Parts: sequence; C-alpha cells; structure tokens
Amino acid sequence: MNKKSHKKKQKKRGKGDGRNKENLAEDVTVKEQTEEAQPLSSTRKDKLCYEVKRSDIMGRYVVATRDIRAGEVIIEEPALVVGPCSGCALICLGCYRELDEAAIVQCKGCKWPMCSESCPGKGKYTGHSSYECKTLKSIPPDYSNLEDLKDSYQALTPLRCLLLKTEDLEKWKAVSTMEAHNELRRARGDIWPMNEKNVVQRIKKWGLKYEDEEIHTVCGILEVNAFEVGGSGANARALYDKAYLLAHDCTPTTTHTDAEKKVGRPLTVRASIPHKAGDLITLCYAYTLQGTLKRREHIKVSKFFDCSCKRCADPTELGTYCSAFRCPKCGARVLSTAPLEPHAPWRCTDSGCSYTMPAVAVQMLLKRLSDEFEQIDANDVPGFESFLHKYRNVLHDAHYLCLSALHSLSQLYGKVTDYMIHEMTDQQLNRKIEVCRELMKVFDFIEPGYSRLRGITLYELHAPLMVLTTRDFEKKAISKENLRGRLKEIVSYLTESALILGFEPPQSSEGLMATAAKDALKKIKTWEQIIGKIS
Ligand SMILES: C[S@@+](CC[C@H](N)C(=O)[O-])C[C@H]1O[C@@H](n2cnc3c(N)ncnc32)[C@H](O)[C@@H]1O
Repeated sequence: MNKKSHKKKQKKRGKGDGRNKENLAEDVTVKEQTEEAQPLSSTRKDKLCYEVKRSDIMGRYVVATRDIRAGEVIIEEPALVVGPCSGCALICLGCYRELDEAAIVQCKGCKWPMCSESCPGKGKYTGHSSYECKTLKSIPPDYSNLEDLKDSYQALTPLRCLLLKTEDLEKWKAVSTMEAHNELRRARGDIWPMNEKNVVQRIKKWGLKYEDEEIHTVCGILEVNAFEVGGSGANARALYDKAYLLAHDCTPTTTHTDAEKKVGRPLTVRASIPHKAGDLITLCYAYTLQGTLKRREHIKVSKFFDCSCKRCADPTELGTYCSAFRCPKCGARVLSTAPLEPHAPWRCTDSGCSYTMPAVAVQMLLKRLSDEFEQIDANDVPGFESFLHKYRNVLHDAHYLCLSALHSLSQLYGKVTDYMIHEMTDQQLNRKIEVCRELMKVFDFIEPGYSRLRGITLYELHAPLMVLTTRDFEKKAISKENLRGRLKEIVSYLTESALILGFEPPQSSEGLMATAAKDALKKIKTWEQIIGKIS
C-alpha cells in the first residue's frame, strides 16, 4: 500500500528535512540476524486487541475488541517479503541504497548489483537472500545496458514472493491469501499489459517456471497490499502478514513505522487516537495533505476502490476546507456540490452569490496550480511564500496546495541558508509560529492524535517560541509571570512531540527529533531556578 504516502509526496530536500525517515544506525538492542527465515508474527501468542471482520464493500477489515489507548501497539510483526519498489533507481539488492553507476559492486555469487560484499542485507530474506542469489546466478545482469538492468528490478519483488513457494511455505501461504484484484486490474487495460511486459515476460525470459496468472497475481498482491518502507535513499516495499488487513480511511486512526535495522524489518502499527471496542482500525492509503479529488483519484488508480469515508463525503473535509477555492465574485468559499461525484459542479457557499464552476474547470485550475507548485525548489522559502501570496484570492487559506507550501515553510524556516533559527528576525520567527499554528489547526482534524505530522510540527513550533522568549528575557522585555506562561506552552509542545516521535526508530530523523525535544525539555527545567516551577 502507498500507506506511507503522507511521507512520500514531499518535495526532495537535503539539509534540515525532518520528514524523511533515515534509519541509519544499527539498533543495538537487536540481536544479530543470523538466519534467513523469521517466524511470522511474534504477537500471535499474545492476546490481540483486534479482530478481523468482513464486509461486502471492504472485504476483510480490522476492529478493536477492547478499548485501545492512543499510542498503544496494535500490531508488531516482521515482514513476509521486502524488495525494490517498481520504478526504483539502480539500488543495492541487499539494503536498497542507490548505487553510483560508476562504482557498482557485484555480488560474488550472482553478479547482481550490491553496495559492498559486506552489505548488511546480504544473506537475509529481507535483502539479497542466498536463495535469490542462487536463482539469479543463472541470469547474470547485463552491465552494458543499465537502463534494461534498472527495468529488470521491476520483476525482483514479484520474484521474491514467488520464491517463497519453495523456500518458505508459511510465508507463501500468508502472501497468497492477500487480495490481488485481478479482475479489476485486468479490466483496466493499463496495469495488466505493463506487468505483462515488465514482469511476466521477463520472468519467463529468465527461464523461471511460473504460470502467467500467478505472476500477475503477485504483482496485484504487491500493488494492493505492500507498504512503502525505509527512508531517504533506501526505499523498498514490503508485505506484512496482518497490517495489510487495515481498511483505509482519509483520517486514519493509526500510524506505523518500520525498523530497517531490526531483524525481519518489523512494522509497528500504533493507535494514534483512542479506540473503543468495536471501532474500525484504519490507516490512510493516500497522502492526507491532499484534497478529496486527488486522494480519491489516487485510491481509485492504485487501490481499485472508491473511497467514501466521512472526510471524502463532506464538502468541507471535516471543517478544514482543504479543497476550497475563494469565490472570485464575493471572496466566500467555493466547494464541491457533491464530493463523491467527481463531475459535480462547484458552487460558492454564500447564499447570495450565484458563482459556480464546472468540475472540468476545477480540474484544469488544479492542474495549472499544481504544476506551478511543483516548479518551486524544495529549499526556496521566498518561492513558497510568493506562491501563497499570488494565490491568496484563488485558494482558501487551508487549501491543500497552501498547506503543502506551509508544510515546507514550517521546516525550512530555521534550517536553511538565510533562515537559520538564530539569525532570523523576530518577524520571521513569528511567521514560522504562524505557519506551524495554521498547520496544526488542520492536522488536528486530518491526522489527529499521535501522528508523525503533528509530532514534527509541534517540535517546529517550539523552536521559534523558544528563541523569541530567550530574546525577550535577555532584553528584559518580559515579566516573570509572562515568561512562566510562555515556557509552560513550550513545555507542552515539546512533551507531546517527544512522546509522538519517541515511537519512531531512535536513529531515524524523527527519532533524533524526539531526543532533541527531550534535551530541550531538560534545558527548560534549568529556567526553574530563575522563575520557580513551570508546570
Ligand atoms: C490492503 S487491502 C485490505 C484488506 C482487504 N480488505 C482484504 O480483504 O484482503 C485493500 C483493499 O481493501 C478494500 N478496502 C480497504 N479499505 C476500504 C474502504 N475504506 N472502502 C472500500 N474498500 C476498502 C479495497 O478492496 C482495497 O483494494
């Protein structure tokens, strides 16, 4: 599943990007992985807090069997299979890091590309297993045609699934019970022929004895059920035995994280909000920071169903107005008249205004503005600000394109050249505060509770508040009472941020942010010597 889409759709950026996961360091608490095969779910023997149900519309889905606290682990399980994403760059078959085409190391066994002979993914089922190596030995890659070699990666993850048939029957059984939507995919006319060319024919050309239909089926299983895992520079896709059963909702009730460095590359699904017994447990297959039209289009194209969740069905998107335009006649909001019907017209919400927009005009406008937005360099602070200014009379303040600009700004202010936090003017610091607050207002509805987006934005919000407070204190421009009040507010943001981001792998960028938040909290404690107890 593109369940990581809330991380995926972000613009590529180097320094200071708090959003991409980088599980770079070894988790020392984990034993060295020696065996290739790992047992399925370690939580199987534990009493589960969920059960699997079935409906005609959603197929299997998961509900809580008891009350679940926010932050509680619902599922924790190792991967069944991990492999390259389709359309990836030339990457190491063991650890999924991008390779320098001029310095590829060849696996000693099969000659396929690796980062080094000592790649941590070598000999592991979550990387380049010995059975994959044995299979690929008779299919040496053609290094004189790197484009074709890259294309051949599309067949590798399906092949890893198929190899389970002979190498790990238990995992194969778990994979083969997943939904592939073959009929829907076959009828679509785009995906099927693409898989036929890039996967089925390639696996056949390699002389591997699998049926066409079963190869198509594993392609479908991966498209419908795989999670994007890993972080910047090491993205992969993976199937999990239980987590795939979670139904989609555009305001998810869980978050998940994968631990690249742990044995079996486990996925942890946590409740982001409290659940009552019987509540649906959901995750979002789309990018939450998109408007309804885009989310539904993505879900239809990649997951083969029409989302009709509460957020999608509500023209206001739960009061966030994430898709709203500004009326050119009166300045009020323009919303879809029927958001579950993509061809429905859009209309001004002011009862005295007759302005309407046909759906096709909305699509064209969105396309034009999205294209313009995509042209902005990922580190370009003035670029995002001027986009917001230019379209202030066209897009509602909380339109998803504005939110995307604000999201970038929330992370750029304080971290990039010309905007380093201690060099920022008071006005710029106040702008960062305003940006974070605008975002939080929306995140509280679309990703409520212990969500990564909220955790990161709370951390970003504390920084300018702290710098301004320190400046005011040094200028003696703040009373003790006021100082205590401001520090209390900062402590509350840091505490929540540390709690949320503390669920992430410690060496990921979010995990490091959690540590920084805890350190900042300790520092604030020292202010108590001056002003007495803060909270
Ligand atoms: C990853 S699978 C989830 C498990 C699946 N229900 C099953 O029985 O195998 C994703 C598929 O579940 C169904 N699904 C998930 N969430 C849904 C929702 N909110 N509305 C309708 N169908 C949904 C769709 O068929 C989708 O392609």
